Amino acid sequence: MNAPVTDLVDVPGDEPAPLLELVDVRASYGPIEVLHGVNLALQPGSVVALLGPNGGGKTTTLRVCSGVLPVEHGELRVAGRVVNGVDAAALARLGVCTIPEGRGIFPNLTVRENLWVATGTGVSLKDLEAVAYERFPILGKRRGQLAGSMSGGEQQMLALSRALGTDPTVLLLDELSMGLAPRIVTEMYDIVGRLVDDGLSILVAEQFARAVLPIATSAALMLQGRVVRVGDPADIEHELSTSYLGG
Ligand SMILES: Nc1ncnc2c1ncn2[C@@H]1O[C@H](COP(=O)(O)OP(=O)(O)OP(=O)(O)O)[C@@H](O)[C@H]1O
Repeated sequence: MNAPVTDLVDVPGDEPAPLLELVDVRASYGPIEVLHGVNLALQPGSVVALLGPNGGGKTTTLRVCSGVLPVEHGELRVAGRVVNGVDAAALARLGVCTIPEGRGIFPNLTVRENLWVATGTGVSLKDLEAVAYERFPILGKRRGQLAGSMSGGEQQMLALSRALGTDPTVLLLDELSMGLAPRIVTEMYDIVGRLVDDGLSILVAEQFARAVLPIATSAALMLQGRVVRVGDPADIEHELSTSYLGG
């Protein structure tokens, strides 16, 4: 059963709490455990790049953070409160917003209708559209167009707009580069990097480490369901390419 938000537990301590934190988190798909005690923290105003080879558990970690997959052991914390068992919609209301792998947009709905989907979090369509079209004028021009008929970059803009319209404090981003040309990936990460100036903190899972390096504050290397190292993005990328990807 999902825990009501009113039952959340504050974790005592003098230090300011990270905005998002996983403490010794284990999670499974059915009987198979795939996260074996993940520790990770997202500090305010930072961009943490979650790097690692296929199947390491990056997407699963983001799914736990967004409330889609339950924590079986350990703690998921948002701003110092334990949020184990809180569902995805309630986490979104606490400011945790997700753009899943594949962007999560509905290709057979128009741009406007895709934005409408986010009104479930309590924001009006008018406000969602205002924020989206101001940030990405091209979406305003395409408001009546089916999302599936837009370019990959435009679809990613739509996914970002839908997430940002709810005024999140934490953005979870999975494989932004998927299906995009390298130039568009650079442009999109440029946009994402600037979101930190708007007060967002970002956890981004990315297989193409090089794409996210320029905007990352720190990087976490994930292997076989564990975060095995956290540090400077360039160091982690170097370790990843020499030790795990064979050069
Ligand atoms: N829906 C699922 N059901 C069962 N096992 C799954 C499911 N999704 C992922 N897994 C398994 O969980 C492990 C971690 O996968 P995950 O997708 O989190 O890794 P990843 O680091 O994001 O990799 P990729 O970059 O390939 O998406 C893998 O062994 C994968 O096979």
